[in-house]
Amino acid sequence: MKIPRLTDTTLRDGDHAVSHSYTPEMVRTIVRNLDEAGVPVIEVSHGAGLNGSTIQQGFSVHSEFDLIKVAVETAKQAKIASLFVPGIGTSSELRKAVEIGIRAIRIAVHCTEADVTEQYFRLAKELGIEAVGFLMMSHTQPASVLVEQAKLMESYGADCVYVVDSAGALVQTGVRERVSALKEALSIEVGFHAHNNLGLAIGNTLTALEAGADQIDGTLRGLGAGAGNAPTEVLVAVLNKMNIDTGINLSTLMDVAEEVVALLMKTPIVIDRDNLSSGYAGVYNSFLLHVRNAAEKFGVKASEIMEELGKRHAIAGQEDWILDVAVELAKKKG
Ligand SMILES: CC[C@H](O)CC(=O)C(=O)O
Ligand SMILES: [Mn+2]
Repeated sequence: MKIPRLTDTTLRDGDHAVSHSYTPEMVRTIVRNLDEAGVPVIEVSHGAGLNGSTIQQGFSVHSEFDLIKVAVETAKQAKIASLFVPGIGTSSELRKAVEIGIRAIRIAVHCTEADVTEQYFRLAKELGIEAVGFLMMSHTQPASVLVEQAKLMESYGADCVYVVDSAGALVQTGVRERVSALKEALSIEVGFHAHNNLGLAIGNTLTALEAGADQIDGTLRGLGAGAGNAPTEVLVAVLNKMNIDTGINLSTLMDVAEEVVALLMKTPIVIDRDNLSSGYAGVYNSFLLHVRNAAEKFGVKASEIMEELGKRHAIAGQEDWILDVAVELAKKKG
């Protein structure tokens, strides 16, 4: 197995889990530790990517550009990256983030919508930064569709394309099929981003590596949307046990996970009924908070809303369906 490149996204995917409340001080501490530990890439932005601070996605307490600036100033070796979702972010935020000093952008779209990414890959390349494609909700499409979409991204200039298990819905066979198909079809790198709804974030990441993945993601303590991500410190510990030397200092990671990130969590990230039903139904993880609010408001179970959203194949951007479903379920109950 090759040595993968690890991107820590505590300060991006984890942003969903702290209700977008990161402060410059928290960013400084987390980046300093990740950087000292030797993590090569650190992603920083609103959980929904650049310009995600909106009524629909949730307002950030601090400007993400201020947070990115702190990250860039703090990191000595790590590359600072941001996430970009076309339609939420625009070229002007991408340009601004590059001016501040990000050196990689991860361009995320629903896994059948790669054609909307062309102008952003081209812009990233024109601005001289690394550009990574993120095929979100990859469990919803077979490997053949993901290959077509990934090839489009490759043709636009992507340096890597990720299979993104946004709902934590994939089991190991699904990961293997998708990652190996992309590896076979592309000349660029392939990545895998896990969520833990079925308890498989670490296992699926290892399967992705066996299938040839070049890049993987983690978050400290698994802090991320829904049931969270593969915990960075656990990933490094497991890779060490497998004699895959990432060169990352485990002890520093364990300390920052325990002494800093664990304290930011309002409640520990666990696979509870809501998270499990979200993964089981294949519902996008960042729906969780909205689903819980709607469940409380209309007196129905969050897991029932998840089940119905899964049946309707809801994807990111269709958050308004949550209320419709909650109202319908409440009416049925009488
Ligand atoms: C809105 C972007 C999204 O949270 C990206 C991601 O991490 C995922 O789909 O899992
Ligand atoms: Mn994610």
